[in-house]
Amino acid sequence: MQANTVADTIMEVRDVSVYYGEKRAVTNINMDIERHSVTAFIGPSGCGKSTLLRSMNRMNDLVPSCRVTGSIVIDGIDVINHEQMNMEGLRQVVGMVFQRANPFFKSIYENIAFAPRFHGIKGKQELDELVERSLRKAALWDEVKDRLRESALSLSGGQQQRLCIARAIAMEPTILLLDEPASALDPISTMKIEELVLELKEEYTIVIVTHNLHQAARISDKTAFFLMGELVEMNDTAKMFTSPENEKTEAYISGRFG
Ligand SMILES: Nc1ncnc2c1ncn2[C@@H]1O[C@H](COP(=O)(O)OP(=O)(O)OP(=O)(O)O)[C@@H](O)[C@H]1O
Repeated sequence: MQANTVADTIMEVRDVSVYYGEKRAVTNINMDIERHSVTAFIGPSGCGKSTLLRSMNRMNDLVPSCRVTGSIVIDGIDVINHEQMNMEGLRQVVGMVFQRANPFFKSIYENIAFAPRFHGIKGKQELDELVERSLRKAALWDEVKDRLRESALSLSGGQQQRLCIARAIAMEPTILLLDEPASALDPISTMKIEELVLELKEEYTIVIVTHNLHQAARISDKTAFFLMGELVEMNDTAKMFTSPENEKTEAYISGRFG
């Protein structure tokens, strides 16, 4: 049994604290993320969910005052303390999609093909196949297959967000970090993103920040509840939303604060 548990853990977060200058935003987090699972981060605004998420592919490095201590081991590599971390490679393996869809000012096709071409995939047929495969996986192909040369900005907000997911998928990541990907979307687009997340976990490991507790309950296997930079409880989602172990979790999910 023990061997199985170890094999199924894709990411080990150990004693992770994150500082912005002198201020500590995330305190001493420990958690394991299971392969092919969806883990939801919940908690009130400012409790450090996005900060921890961004540590997982070192996006925090872009903030000069930010410092991360502890370790995050992904498939055996400590991405925080690795001396010569290839950031591009890391962000390829650990893809990220943000709250606001941010497609390139390019065609739908180019949004997907641009980075793979830059990384050496030059053949038209190979790129065409990659674009189709990525758009299919992001459940967008049928909606855009006849307009691939149109601007990505001509898509709706929900379609743009699925395009951003397709763009991340095209890099063949193993982990997808989703930072409130549906918070700016209407209910139908939100539902499509949720359905997509459930499909994608067959192939990828997903960590999602969400303010929507119903969404966390619908789509995640594990839920982590944060409060003021600390991880209060991480548990199976079904247990978390029916009989949480910590009274603060119970208060939060029953709407008594936050
Ligand atoms: N670039 C930054 N510079 C300085 N402080 C920051 C920066 N980004 C976040 N913080 C601070 O770190 C703390 C955690 O913020 P973070 O965005 O991680 O929380 P969150 O739980 O994701 O919030 P929300 O749900 O509102 O997105 C907050 O106090 C925030 O003000």
